[in-house]
Amino acid sequence: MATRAARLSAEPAAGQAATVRGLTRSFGDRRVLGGIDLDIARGEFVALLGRSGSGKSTLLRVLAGLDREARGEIGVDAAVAVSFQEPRLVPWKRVLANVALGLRGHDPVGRARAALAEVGLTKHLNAWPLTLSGGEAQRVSLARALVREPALLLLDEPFGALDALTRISMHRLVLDLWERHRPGILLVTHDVDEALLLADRVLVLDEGRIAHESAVPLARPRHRDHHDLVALRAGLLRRLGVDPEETA
Ligand SMILES: Nc1ncnc2c1ncn2[C@@H]1O[C@H](COP(=O)(O)OP(=O)(O)OP(=O)(O)O)[C@@H](O)[C@H]1O
Repeated sequence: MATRAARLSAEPAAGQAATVRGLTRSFGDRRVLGGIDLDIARGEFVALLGRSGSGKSTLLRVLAGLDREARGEIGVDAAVAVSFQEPRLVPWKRVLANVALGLRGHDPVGRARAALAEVGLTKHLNAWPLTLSGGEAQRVSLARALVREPALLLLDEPFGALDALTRISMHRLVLDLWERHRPGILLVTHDVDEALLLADRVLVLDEGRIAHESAVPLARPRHRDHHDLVALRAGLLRRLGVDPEETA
């Protein structure tokens, strides 16, 4: 099959934040992504699960435009923002300056301040990044992504390093921000429950392909012991090669 060069600047299909067809990515002889087809609609929340090394971060980096070596048809809205597991703040700039960094257009500092208020960090505008807790730093990272008003927000394990209680409050915050701004979201996570509590659709990446997809047609906020979620969880865990009984 002929593969076309990536067209990262291509527009996604109408109504979509991202449209990907036949995306492949190899490192040397090793093909990590072997023909990904993926649509993320505007305003849709999609979670991506997969075993360690299955290529989740690679896919996310391609969508973010950070990896230009992939092949296939890749249409991503120009307004794309990313937040990683480690917040990647500039240590010698205060919180407000971190969020305003590189912003163009009208009143960057005012917009940065408003984004920080949305994530509940008004008190920390002048703090240095290294003085923040993990959860606070992750909120700054989210504010920095949001202030760009992305049509597509890419989240790479953003809560993976946080303690359980902070993670729960971050879930609430992300849902709140998503409902207010309605970007398309692709959330990479190892946590099946996180995927089921947040996403409209959960994808499983395996052997370089989207091997499975579960729709989660439940209103939010969701409860992890809801019987539909229990059944979906068991199915997803099996897809990931885990015995659901072991994690009960
Ligand atoms: N720059 C690179 N050079 C060579 N190999 C790479 C590179 N980036 C990723 N890989 C390989 O591609 C595979 C997929 O990596 P990736 O980080 O996308 O997996 P992942 O699903 O995000 O894993 P994890 O859940 O552990 O974060 C891994 O085997 C990794 O070693």
